[in-house]
Order: sequence, then C-alpha cells, then structure tokens
Amino acid sequence: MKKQINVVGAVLLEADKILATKRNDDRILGTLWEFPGGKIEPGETPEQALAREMREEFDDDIAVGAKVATSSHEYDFGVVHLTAYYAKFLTHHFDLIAHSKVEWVTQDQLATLNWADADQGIVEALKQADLTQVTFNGTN
Ligand SMILES: Nc1nc2c([nH]c(=O)n2[C@H]2C[C@H](O)[C@@H](COP(=O)(O)OP(=O)(O)OP(=O)(O)O)O2)c(=O)[nH]1
Repeated sequence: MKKQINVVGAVLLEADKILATKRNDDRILGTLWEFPGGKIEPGETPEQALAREMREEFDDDIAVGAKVATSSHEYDFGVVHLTAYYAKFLTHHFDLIAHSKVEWVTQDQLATLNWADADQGIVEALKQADLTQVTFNGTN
C-alpha cells in the first residue's frame, strides 16, 4: 500500500479574501498553489499541527476555526489526505520562509489558480462556502 500522508492546510481569511500560496520551487509540488500547512506529526492534533506550521512558514500565530473539508489524492510518492481549516492571523510578520509567492484571492478567483491535485476538493467546498458565517473563538 502506498504511504498515507496526513496533511493540514490553513484557509486563512482576511477581508473576505483567502490566502493562496505557492511553495518554494525546490519543494515537492513546487510549481503549484496550495494552502499553507504541512504534515501532522505524531501526538499532534490537526489544530496544533496547523499552528506549528504557520509559525514555521510565516513566523505568525493564528486562530483556528471550523474544518472546511478533507480531500485526498494519490500522487506517485503517496496518498495525501489534506484537511483544511479556516484560520486567521493573530500576528502579522508574514515572513515568506517556505513560499515563493502568496496571493489573497476572492472565492470567485480561486478556480483560476493551478492548485495541487489534493486541493481540488477544498477549492470546490470553498467556492460554495458562506465566509460571513466563519467565526474564531466567538469573534470574527
Ligand atoms: N501544505 C500543503 N501540502 C499539500 C497541499 N496539497 C498537497 O497535495 N500537499 C502535499 C505536498 C506534500 O507532499 C504534503 C505536505 O508536506 P509538506 O512538505 O508541506 O510538509 P512538512 O512541511 O510537514 O514537511 P517536510 O518538508 O518537513 O517533510 O502534502 C496543500 O494545500 N498544502
């Protein structure tokens, strides 16, 4: 059986826009757009993994909201199970440590980007989501 890889991704929201990121070219799937995040490490909850990854990738703290969806894809290197959560930045260092490019896009613009295959299911769910209903610990 192929390697099963559990990955979390952040759907970062700001002013009705969603953060799309492009991985550094030398990383796997480096030419494609993704949601920032990474592999869940043993003993971590998905939310903890997401907070750790955002510190590693942007040097920022986040608040994590509801789950958006889980979407899977079989690549040649393994099967990625990507679970995305809504999130928002609590700090704004926004250092691009792991990414070559970032863009804040509207829901309508999401489909114009060339996403990694595992992300298609997340993008589909987001196109139909009501972002005005997303809350973080009672605030928005
Ligand atoms: N972060 C992220 N990874 C994705 C997405 N879509 C997708 O197929 N992937 C794949 C690419 C990688 O094979 C895997 C995530 O691994 P990663 O390399 O980002 O994770 P990491 O930072 O924990 O890993 P590492 O480089 O330290 O090993 O999931 C996505 O939207 N976000």
